[in-house]
Amino acid sequence: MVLEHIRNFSIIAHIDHGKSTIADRLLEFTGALSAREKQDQFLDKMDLERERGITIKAQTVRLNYRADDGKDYILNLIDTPGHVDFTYEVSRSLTACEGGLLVVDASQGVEAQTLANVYLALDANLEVFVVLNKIDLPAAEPDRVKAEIEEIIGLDTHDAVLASAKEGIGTKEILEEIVKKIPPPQGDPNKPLKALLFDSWYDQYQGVIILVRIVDGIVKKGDKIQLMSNRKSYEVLKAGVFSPDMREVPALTAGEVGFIIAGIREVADAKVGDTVTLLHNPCDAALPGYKEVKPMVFSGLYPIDTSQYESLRDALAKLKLNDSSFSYDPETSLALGFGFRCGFLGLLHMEIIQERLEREFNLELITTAPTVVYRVHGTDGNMIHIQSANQLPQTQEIAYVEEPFILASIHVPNEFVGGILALCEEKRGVQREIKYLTPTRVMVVYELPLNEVVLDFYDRLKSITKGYASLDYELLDYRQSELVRLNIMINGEVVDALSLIIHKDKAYYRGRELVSKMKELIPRQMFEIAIQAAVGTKVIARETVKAMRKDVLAKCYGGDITRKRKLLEKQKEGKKRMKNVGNVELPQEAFLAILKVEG
Ligand SMILES: Nc1nc2c(ncn2[C@@H]2O[C@H](COP(=O)(O)OP(=O)(O)OP(=O)(O)O)[C@@H](O)[C@H]2O)c(=O)[nH]1
Repeated sequence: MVLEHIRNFSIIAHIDHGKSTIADRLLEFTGALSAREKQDQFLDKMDLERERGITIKAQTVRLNYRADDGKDYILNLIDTPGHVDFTYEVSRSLTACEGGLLVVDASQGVEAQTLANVYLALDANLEVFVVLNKIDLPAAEPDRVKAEIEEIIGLDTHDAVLASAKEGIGTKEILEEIVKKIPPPQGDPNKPLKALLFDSWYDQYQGVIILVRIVDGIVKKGDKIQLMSNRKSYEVLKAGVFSPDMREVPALTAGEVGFIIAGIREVADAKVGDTVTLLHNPCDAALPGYKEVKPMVFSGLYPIDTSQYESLRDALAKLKLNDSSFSYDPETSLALGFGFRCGFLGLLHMEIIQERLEREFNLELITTAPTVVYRVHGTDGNMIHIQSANQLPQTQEIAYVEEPFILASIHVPNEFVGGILALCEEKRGVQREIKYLTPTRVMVVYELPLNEVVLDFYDRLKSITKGYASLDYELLDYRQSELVRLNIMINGEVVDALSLIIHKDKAYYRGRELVSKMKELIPRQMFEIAIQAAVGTKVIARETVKAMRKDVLAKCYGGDITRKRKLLEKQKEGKKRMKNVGNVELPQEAFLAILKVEG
């Protein structure tokens, strides 16, 4: 296929603006998906994704389209993940394209992520054109949203496509625009192979599958390829395209997009952003922009039932196979026993992994409060990274501690600005900018410590703005802060899994809130329970749970054994999410209480 007839493009959209539905329509229209095969939202493969309506794993598909000019085109749709945690993956997928469709919900307008992603696309020199989706909705205001896009992003919208993916309106117009507006790829098939690896995943039957955009050269079955970041080499077993099912092709040539299977064992070896070349005829330099993504948010995962430890380890290993940005290391807690300290790209990533462990692997877990990575500078001049309060050295050994800051852009309707400012100030934010994008929509930009954001920022943001806020963030830098370790003690014993690293000014307030919350959550037991919060050795708050004799069988008069058994069963159920700390039983909610306390 001559390059003139290839188009590589992505769909850029804010969550829920209709990216997957539009992709489905394009597949359907071009016959890649027959009506019988049609399954809603083909591109969102995993069940969990479908249920939550978000795209996690990038997926790409080749469409054949005969345009109005009578020529046949190959359109490669490169799907990008849609969430704030996966920005790097989005940026790599975008560099595999020459153009993008900016899909904006005509009833909603521009959101934080629309902006973030469109800037990524413009940075990657993509040709971007606008599609206004959901014009079937009575609340759709295409003219207002067009004006908004022109004003905020500066994109020309006079010939924006008006579409309703739901009703199949505008699909052909979108395909024509792709052909007309997006330039064909460039590249030299005669040069040594240079390909961008923009996605990889583990397939149970075929091993690691990588998606590549061939920049120069050709790759085919039998070739010896090399990954330039780690110098590992492999033989190509299959090269092909998704149309939408996997189909082998004789070769992938400069300008094309497709998959390679080459006996790569772990996704950790096939990192997004890497350059693929030929072992014996390598290209002169790797493609720019490769970076290692590192987990930013950490949390401890412990099986409630200690006999599930091995199963948890196996499950984590399985998930890791498919997710090189996720990490786990064994960890022991005095309170919770054996578990793992897991690292995630962000909060959503964390939620997804936890949910999959519980749902797909039937594990019952206790999750500790998420933390970030701190830099601790010792009095001896050394610096260490820590991800949990328990790794914090003794106070006298610490010179100072630094914490990560993010730059957060929040888009809200103007009536919520006051609430957002109060929230950001409370979270130790530093205001950068408040900008009226339109008379009713405002962009609030704050520098915020990530440790405040991982606690309950999203929930608070949502409740303050009734769900109308959108958030995007990037890591800014590390800053010195007055951070202390806040301990919770139950009957004098420190519950290590509940320790927090927190700003000095907040320790007192949070300590008090925590113990009173925990008092509500810890059921009365046979003896008195003291709950204390302490900074170092100094106790700053205390509550007591009074003793109670709890005898479930007391309710049974007579000797009805089945009734008795039922009650005992019920009590066992109730114990499910309990963990013993010393001789005190703590419910899972007590561990989560840390997340729920405001301030
Ligand atoms: N009324 C109406 N609803 C639509 C239209 N297009 C999509 N939707 C609905 O909007 C919701 C979100 O659509 P998706 O296609 O899943 O959105 P998305 O942008 O892919 O979402 P992510 O995968 O989270 O990025 C779904 O409930 C769709 O059915 C449309 O043209 N009109």
